[in-house]
Amino acid sequence: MKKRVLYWLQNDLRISDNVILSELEHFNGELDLIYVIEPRWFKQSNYQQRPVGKHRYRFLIQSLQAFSNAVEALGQTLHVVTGEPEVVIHERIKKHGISTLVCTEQVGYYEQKQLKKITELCPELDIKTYQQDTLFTAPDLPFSVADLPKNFTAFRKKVEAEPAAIAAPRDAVSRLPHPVQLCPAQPIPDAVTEPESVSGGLFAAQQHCQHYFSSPAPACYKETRNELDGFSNTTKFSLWLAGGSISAKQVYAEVEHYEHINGANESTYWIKFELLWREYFKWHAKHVGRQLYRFKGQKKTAPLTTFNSQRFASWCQGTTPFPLVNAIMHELNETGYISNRSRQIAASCLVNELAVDWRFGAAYFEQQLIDYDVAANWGNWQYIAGVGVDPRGGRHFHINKQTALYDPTGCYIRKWQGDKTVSRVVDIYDAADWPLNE
Ligand SMILES: Cc1cc2nc3c(=O)[nH]c(=O)nc-3n(C[C@H](O)[C@H](O)[C@H](O)COP(=O)(O)OP(=O)(O)OC[C@H]3O[C@@H](n4cnc5c(N)ncnc54)[C@H](O)[C@@H]3O)c2cc1C
Repeated sequence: MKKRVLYWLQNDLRISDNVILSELEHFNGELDLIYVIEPRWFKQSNYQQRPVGKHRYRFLIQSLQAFSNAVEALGQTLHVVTGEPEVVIHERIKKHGISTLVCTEQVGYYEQKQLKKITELCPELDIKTYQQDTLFTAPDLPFSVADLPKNFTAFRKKVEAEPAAIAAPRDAVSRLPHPVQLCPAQPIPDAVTEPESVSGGLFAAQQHCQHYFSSPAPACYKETRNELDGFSNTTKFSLWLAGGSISAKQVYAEVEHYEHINGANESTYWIKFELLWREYFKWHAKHVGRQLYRFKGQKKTAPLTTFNSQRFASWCQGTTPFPLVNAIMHELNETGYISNRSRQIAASCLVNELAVDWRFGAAYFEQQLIDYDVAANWGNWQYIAGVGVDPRGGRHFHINKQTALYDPTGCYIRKWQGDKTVSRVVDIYDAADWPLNE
């Protein structure tokens, strides 16, 4: 029997710059490509939310369909199966004599735990993981992950001072090994299409990339990046980076290509700067493990916030006393995307004005965001809540000031009807119920 390899796809749904597919391109055995949809994604978590909401699910299904079409053209089949990954993979391995499992290395604590369980269940299995969701691999970094700098600026300065070459993105694979002839692929569920929304998948990602870098937008990114609204004010790559329809290395290389053709400026540098933020949060998540979800994060004391169902519900629904925050939450609920500035304002409001435990906000973003990324989401929430990697110990975005700066004419608030749902009451000073430790 030919050697059989199972590739467990996760946030790497692309055929170009996919190190695993490139390594398998000339493999002489058989290949089983699987993606696992987990039932727990649609059940309530500890924070009253579902890990995957409707916007991300739509985008994911589109990404799976696009990947499936791409590999089908190379004679392969993507199997999308439902279940607990460790159970599904264990069964498949046993039943079909698979000797090797390959997957992209995950930085999240619980995602790593799933792989550990597979290792325990299948001691004979050869497991290979690849770091391909980051710009660098661990050996490229000028320090060990255990010695990761404590804040972003120190990290950036170190990687910029001793620049490790970012590996050039790999070309799209042009062939793949034969599929393991196990069973026909289950059809991928249909995606609910929404007329005005962006589409998921590797083709849409490539199209967006071509469109963005053939426009003048990258040359003025730094001036526009803090706007609340407007598609080309920021790159929007997070939408496709999260599921891996495009890689960070590909985006980085596109910025450098743009600089080569059009000249570099502060704005083009700033896109790379933001990609370094993403990078930092990835390594940070790997470094801190479970602490990424801890109420007090990396700090010794817990914040003076708690859970209050009424305040939390008003934040989620966009019925707080703050029109700007309401508008932001309406946009999030309707589209699955809000700008970085909007995320900062909404997160700061939950923590500082409404005094609610930041983890409930992080879980709500996890459910609602199309571009949810474990490292960026929980890392940024900890940062704002003052329990993460912010050297200043938390951020308070004053809502009136933010409104005056970013929505001086009230256009954004009107567009998302933030002024129509204002509640007059917020009982923030209920000292009896705080603080609550972990
Ligand atoms: C509370 C909060 C939660 C967040 N949750 C997520 C999340 O779940 N997933 C996610 O990808 N980003 C998250 N971010 C970071 C940031 O808001 C988004 O990456 C950005 O808004 C995506 O839009 P863009 O691609 O147009 O970004 P651009 O401004 O065009 O930036 C380019 C790329 O740089 C990276 N980037 C930019 N800012 C950050 C940042 N602060 N942290 C990490 N990476 C960054 C992203 O990959 C982004 O695609 C969060 C920020 C906050 C404050």
